[in-house]
Amino acid sequence: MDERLVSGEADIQESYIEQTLRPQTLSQYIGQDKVKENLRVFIEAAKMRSETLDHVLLYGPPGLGKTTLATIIANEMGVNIRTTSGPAIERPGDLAAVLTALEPGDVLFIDEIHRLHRSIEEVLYPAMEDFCLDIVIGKGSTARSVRLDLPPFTLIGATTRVGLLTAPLRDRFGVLSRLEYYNENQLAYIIERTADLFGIGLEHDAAIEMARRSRGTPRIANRLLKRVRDFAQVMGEETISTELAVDALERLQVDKLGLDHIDHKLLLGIIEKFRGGPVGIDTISATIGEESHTIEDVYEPYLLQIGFLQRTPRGRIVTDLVYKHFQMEAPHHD
Ligand SMILES: Nc1ncnc2c1ncn2[C@@H]1O[C@H](COP(=O)(O)OP(=O)(O)OP(=O)(O)O)[C@@H](O)[C@H]1O
Ligand SMILES: [Mg+2]
Repeated sequence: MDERLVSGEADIQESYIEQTLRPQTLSQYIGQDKVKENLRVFIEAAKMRSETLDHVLLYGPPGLGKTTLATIIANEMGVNIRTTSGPAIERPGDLAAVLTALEPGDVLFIDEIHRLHRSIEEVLYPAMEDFCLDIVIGKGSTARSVRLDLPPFTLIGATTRVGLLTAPLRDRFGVLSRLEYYNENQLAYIIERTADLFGIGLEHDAAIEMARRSRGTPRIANRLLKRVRDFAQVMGEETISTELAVDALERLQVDKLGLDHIDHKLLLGIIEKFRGGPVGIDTISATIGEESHTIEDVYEPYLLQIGFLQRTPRGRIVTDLVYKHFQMEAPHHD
């Protein structure tokens, strides 16, 4: 799954390169207009009152720009950002250490916040609500609770699985922003911007071809550009022409909608073995040899988004669009 070219998730080397590609301000951040407009107002208002920004929860599929947006919010507020993640905080004391090290106004960014342990979450509640920390000193009958004041701060949480957040945690965020998939023009723009940063020429139609195959996801867009650039480099071309891009993308085996062999296996599996469905997720999982939560989290969201799959109470069904895409005849249902 990790080597998958069209996966929204980042690999380790990629995270490093991505730092250099991240836009720094809200106006450089393409798309997500509704989210941006709201944030602009909230940031402006907080600054006018010389207060911290309300806690923000950013959620949506991998690679849509949650981490990027968190950095931008801190930038626009003119404050520092401290970054950690749900899995990195193992004990309540770890979180207490992070919280007490904050400077007034700082942004604390907790990535994968749905993976925070329940006992650690409870430390967050008073911290988010009243900027304080309840710590227990001593043991047994001599134990007593002490309240420690924290500097005012903004918590930004990011998650790909908002449904896994507990209600008390979710309710403590003042701003809940859901990031959406990007459209073709926005992705083409992001690709052109990255090409500029790479110092390589790019025909507009080449950018569009890559954008179409990026599954609505900037991370994939940048990744496709990097791969296509490799082809250009080897061929001694300084500019990526449309022809070169199309040729390279074909060799990379990403089809015109950004679907790869795993998507094909999944969709064709449902068609061939289950006459198009409905079929339960666990059955699909057993048939194609991928774990059901991976199917749900990684493969399926985009297929649902483009209307290739539908979720019904009786399981998944493929739609007529899929038959069309594979140039197959759709069965007649009665
Ligand atoms: N709106 C945008 N404009 C320009 N580039 C973007 C935008 N959103 C994301 N990117 C680029 O896409 C890449 C991935 O973005 P980012 O790491 O913020 O995604 P993420 O949502 O945090 O992903 P994950 O869920 O894996 O943590 C970055 O290199 C970033 O520069
Ligand atoms: Mg991230």
